[in-house]
Amino acid sequence: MDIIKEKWEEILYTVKLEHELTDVSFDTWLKPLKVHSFEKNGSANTLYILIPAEQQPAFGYIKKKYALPLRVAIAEITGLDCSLEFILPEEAQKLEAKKATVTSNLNECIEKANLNPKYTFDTFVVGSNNNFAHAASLAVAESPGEMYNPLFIYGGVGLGKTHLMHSIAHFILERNPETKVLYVTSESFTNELIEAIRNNNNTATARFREKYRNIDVLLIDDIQFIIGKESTQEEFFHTFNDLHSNKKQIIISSDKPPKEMQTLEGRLRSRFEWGLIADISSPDYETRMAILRKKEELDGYQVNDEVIKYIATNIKSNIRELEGALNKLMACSRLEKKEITIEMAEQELRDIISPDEKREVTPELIINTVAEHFGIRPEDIKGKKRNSEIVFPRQIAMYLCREIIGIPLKSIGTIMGKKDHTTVIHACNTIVADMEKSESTRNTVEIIKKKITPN
Ligand SMILES: Nc1ncnc2c1ncn2[C@@H]1O[C@H](COP(=O)(O)OP(=O)(O)OP(=O)(O)O)[C@@H](O)[C@H]1O
Repeated sequence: MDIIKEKWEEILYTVKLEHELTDVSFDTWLKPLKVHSFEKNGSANTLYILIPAEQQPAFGYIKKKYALPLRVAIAEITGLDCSLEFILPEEAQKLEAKKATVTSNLNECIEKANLNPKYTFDTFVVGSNNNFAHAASLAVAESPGEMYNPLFIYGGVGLGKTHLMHSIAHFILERNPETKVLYVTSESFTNELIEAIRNNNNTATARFREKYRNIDVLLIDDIQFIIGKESTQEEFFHTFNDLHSNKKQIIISSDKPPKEMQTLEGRLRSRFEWGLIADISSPDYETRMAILRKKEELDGYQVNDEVIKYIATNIKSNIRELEGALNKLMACSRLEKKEITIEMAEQELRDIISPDEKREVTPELIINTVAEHFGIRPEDIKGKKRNSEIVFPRQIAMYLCREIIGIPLKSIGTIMGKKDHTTVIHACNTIVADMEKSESTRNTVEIIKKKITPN
């Protein structure tokens, strides 16, 4: 729509030239026409063109004579093929009233579904770190319940999982506001369940089930938090089965892939692997720049290149922090009524960006981060248990101690609960070999590394 509006004069002049209209015909018939609105319905586009009231008697003539030339010129200039509808001011008013009702209904649905209005595909920047997850999300949005069910999106903190999930939901609701969509964090799901159980009556539990099993699209965020909560896992298992068997779409996000949710109930883990698993990793420099530029555009600001590059160079692993830095500068510039400069950026962002001051990475930090990632206890990593849920994280912790801090094998062995140095060599070799074969192991190690050394 914007491009047609922008190029409208050029479109009209093209028709004039191609059809050799005289100035008087052009001024009488074409020049008064205005772009009113644009409607997209699936792949069909309709452009509404407003004919002023004084042209009403010539309505039929204009439509017959200029509809096709205009359509051709629009396609030539903008590349958009759209059918044209000519309308008079009275119809325009009705159309606006109808659109206002549709928008207000849609806003109601967005609120009911618990969505952030800003998290749409339009505001999501696609880069090499998220293009697969983006494509998978779009495919699910276009055919919910058909292609990939569930869609499981995983990645580190603040990398856009929630934004993508909400984008799917917006897309579905815009196409069909009747769809029953619900976004919920696994924490709210758990709290609602606890509340229903606490009320200790069948009605509350039945209401809970009725709510969650009567949905067309369920989006559940940060599923890792249901690990270890038995009743929640049990309830979610039944909700999942119910929705899935009725071909309702389920979209799940997590900070790690199902395979690594070792302490999650096996039957749930295997269900999460039924559909499509897509990861989001940390954005590269170009994507970080594009995200900052997009944010600046959305907020109507113009920040100089030096400042944008400074932020993009120094904040690497978390998009929430990247945005937060820019927000801080914008707020500061508004309050102090000053332009954003590199000096202001260095001063205001000194708590977030401290290039010379790196967090000290210790074996304890590595052990704690690995344990937290796998939902196990740090003592397990240092302990003697030999089950795979513990051995794999332990091997990763040993590998990272070697890789990040480079401490001697013997010391790693001691820190990891008095293990022999050959055990450490074996662990490091196993992880290196595993990373070569398995993308999932590579991603896991990468995510944990990013948690340990965020910048
Ligand atoms: N590709 C992107 N384009 C534009 N904005 C993005 C992108 N990725 C993330 N963001 C923005 O970064 C912020 C954090 O994203 P989001 O909340 O979706 O992350 P998350 O992965 O769900 O984080 P968490 O693990 O904490 O739940 C949001 O404001 C979001 O709009």
